Amino acid sequence: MTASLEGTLAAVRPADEPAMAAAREHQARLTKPAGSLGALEELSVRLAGLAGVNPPPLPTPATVAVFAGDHGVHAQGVSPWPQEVTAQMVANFVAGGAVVNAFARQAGADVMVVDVGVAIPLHGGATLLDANVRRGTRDMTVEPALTREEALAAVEVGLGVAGALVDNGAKCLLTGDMGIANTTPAAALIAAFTGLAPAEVTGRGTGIDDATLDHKVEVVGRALALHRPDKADPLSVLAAVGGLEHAALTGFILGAAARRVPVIIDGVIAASAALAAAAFAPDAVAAMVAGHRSAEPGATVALAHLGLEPLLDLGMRLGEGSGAVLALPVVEAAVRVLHEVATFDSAGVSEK
Ligand SMILES: Cc1cc2ncn([C@H]3O[C@H](COP(=O)(O)O)[C@@H](O)[C@H]3O)c2cc1C
Ligand SMILES: O=C(O)c1cccnc1
Repeated sequence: MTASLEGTLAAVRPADEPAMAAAREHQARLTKPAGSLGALEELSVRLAGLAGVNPPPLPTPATVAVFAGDHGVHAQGVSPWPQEVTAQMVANFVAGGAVVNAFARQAGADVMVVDVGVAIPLHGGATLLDANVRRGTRDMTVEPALTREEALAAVEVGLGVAGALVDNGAKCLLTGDMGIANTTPAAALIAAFTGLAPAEVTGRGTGIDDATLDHKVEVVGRALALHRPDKADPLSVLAAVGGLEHAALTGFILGAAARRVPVIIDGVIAASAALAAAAFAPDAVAAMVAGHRSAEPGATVALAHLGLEPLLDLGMRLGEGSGAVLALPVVEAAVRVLHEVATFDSAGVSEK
C-alpha cells in the first residue's frame, strides 16, 4: 500500500467557489429562517466546495482509521501509563471493546486499526493492518524521533490507507490514534507549527499532576531547543519531534484532501497532524472538519491556527477517534439538509 506524497500534494486543490455559491443560494431557499441551522449551514457550504457539487454526497459509508504507535519519549516520564497499554488497546480495538468501537457502532462507522509503530509485535485480526514502520520512535529529547525516511514511510502509510478506503467506497474519513505518551509529540508539533511556547500547548494527556505537567512542558521545550524544527520543511518537523501515528495521520488527512473526501479531525493528536498536513498543502484545510474541542489546550490552539471551529465541545480528552465519530451524525445532518429539505417554492410556504 504505497502512495506518493508528491503526487498527493499536487492533487490537493482549493475549494470549488461555484459549488459553494450554489450551496449558499440553496440554503437561502430552504423552508427555515436564513441562518437558523448555525454552523451546519457553513459546514454544508464547505462540503459542497470540497466535493465541487451541490448538494455534496452524504458522508456515508464512513471509516475511522485508528493509527497506533509508541514513543521513545515515554522514557522521560511524561505519561502515567506503561507503554504496553498501546498494544493492549490495539487488541481491544480489534475485539471491538474500546470507546471508539462503541461510538462507531452507534454512528454506523467502520473501524480500521493500523499498526504504524507499535513497540510490541501484534497478531493481526480482521480489521488490523500491519504497516509497522518501526517499533516505536526514538526519544526526541536525545535524538530525532524518526529519520526522514521513516517519517515519509509513515506518511505514506496514511496516504495509502486513505486511498484504499476511498477506493472501497468511503465517503468520509475519520482520524483515530492510540499511542501511550503521544500527547507529548503532539504538543511539540503544535508548538513547532504555531510558534507558541510549550506551556501554551502542552496538556495533561491521560491525566497527570501539576509537577508532571511542569516536567512535560520542560521535555517538550528541551526537544524543540535540541532540534529547532523548521516548519517550512514539515517532514523534518515530523521526523524530529513527531510520532509514527502523527505522521501517518498527516498522510491520511492529505490523502482525504487529494480525493476530495471530508476528514473529521478528532483530538489533539489529529490536530497536530492537521497542522503538518496544512504545512505540506495549505488547501488541505478545505477537507478538514473539526469534530470536537478536546480538553487538551494544544487542540484549541491548533484548530484556531487552521481557522476551524469544532462542532462539539463535550470536555472529552480520550483520542482513539471518539470525538470525531460522535461528530459524524452532525456532519451527516448538515449535508442531509441540502438533499431533503423542501424549498419555499416547492412546499408552498410564504416568504417573509
Ligand atoms: C486505557 C487507555 C485508552 C486510551 N485511548 C486513548 N488513549 C489516549 O491516551 C494516550 C495519550 O495520552 P498520554 O500522552 O498521557 O499517554 C494515547 O494512547 C491516546 O490515544 C488512551 C489511553 C489509555 C491509558
Ligand atoms: O485530545 C486527544 O486526542 C487526547 C487527549 C488526551 C489523551 N489522548 C488523546
